[in-house]
Amino acid sequence: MTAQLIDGNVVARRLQDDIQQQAAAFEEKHGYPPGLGVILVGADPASQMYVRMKRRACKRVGLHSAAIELPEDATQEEVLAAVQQFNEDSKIHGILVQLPMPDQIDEEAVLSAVSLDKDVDGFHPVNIGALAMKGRTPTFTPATPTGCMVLIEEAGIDPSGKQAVVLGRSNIVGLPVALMLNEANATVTICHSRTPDASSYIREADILVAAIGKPNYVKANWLKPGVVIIDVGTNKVDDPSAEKGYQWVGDVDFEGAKDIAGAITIVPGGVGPMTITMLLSNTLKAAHRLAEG
Ligand SMILES: Nc1nc(=O)c2c([nH]1)NC[C@@H]1CN(c3ccc(C(=O)N[C@@H](CCC(=O)O)C(=O)O)cc3)C=[N+]21
Ligand SMILES: [Mg+2]
Repeated sequence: MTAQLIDGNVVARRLQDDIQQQAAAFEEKHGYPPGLGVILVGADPASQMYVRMKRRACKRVGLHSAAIELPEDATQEEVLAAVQQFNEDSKIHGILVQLPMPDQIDEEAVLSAVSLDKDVDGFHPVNIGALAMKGRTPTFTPATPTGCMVLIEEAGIDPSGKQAVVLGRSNIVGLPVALMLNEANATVTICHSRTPDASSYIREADILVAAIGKPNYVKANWLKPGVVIIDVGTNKVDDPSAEKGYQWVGDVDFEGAKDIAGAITIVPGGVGPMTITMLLSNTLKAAHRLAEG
């Protein structure tokens, strides 16, 4: 074991303590707390759990939260009406549309309808566009990628001049984290399902962000000694010997990697708690912007 373990729970707790104090100061000054509006369409158990975790976190740090829950067969108009309701609600400063949404919903249209001032998920095309462009700064950046960047910083790593490899190109993690690493002056390679041999790129990586959702996909013998690994993968894997009958496994072979990497996040307890913390932080920021300009 040589790698520094990056514990997202510890970092998240510290940041949430700070958010709690700032939220209390905000409420003291304005007479109402920062508020998050969550829109959940359908009854997917994982999505329901994430929404519950986010609302519980709001409560813990003194943020108001409200939820609009719509049935699996909700129409586009109903989802847009929910967005509009939160857009117009002065007690709501941040809006989160839980993804994925059912197939009949046009996701881009819904995300584009979120007020730019309340886009705490950072998924509005204007915010993603500003993230991608030089000299433009998004108002909000997406929670999971921002959490990854904070953990890299916490590990004492400056991405500037480093080779960074991102596994995965999803709209919510892979693509934006690659843009953020680029912004931080890393040389960024994105590997995805059509990359013939991702291992050849991974071998050169000083920073590896894995977000493909394949348990233990990255093998220890692909790693450059000292690499900093941010493992976004949270894969539920059956394990009869575990108490619950399953365990959470990252995209990287943790047991092998911890003897080679310079630093590595733990799973669970790495990126997951940071995702929630960054959402809280963005909601606080949104409240300040809306209340104080
Ligand atoms: N609009 C939108 N914004 C999101 O931010 C968003 C989303 N949609 N859809 C789904 C994903 C997933 N997500 C997670 C949040 C916390 C943990 C988390 O805290 N996980 C714990 C483990 C949880 C457990 O114990 O079950 C951990 O990694 O330690 C994981 C995943 C946010 N998402
Ligand atoms: Mg930019």
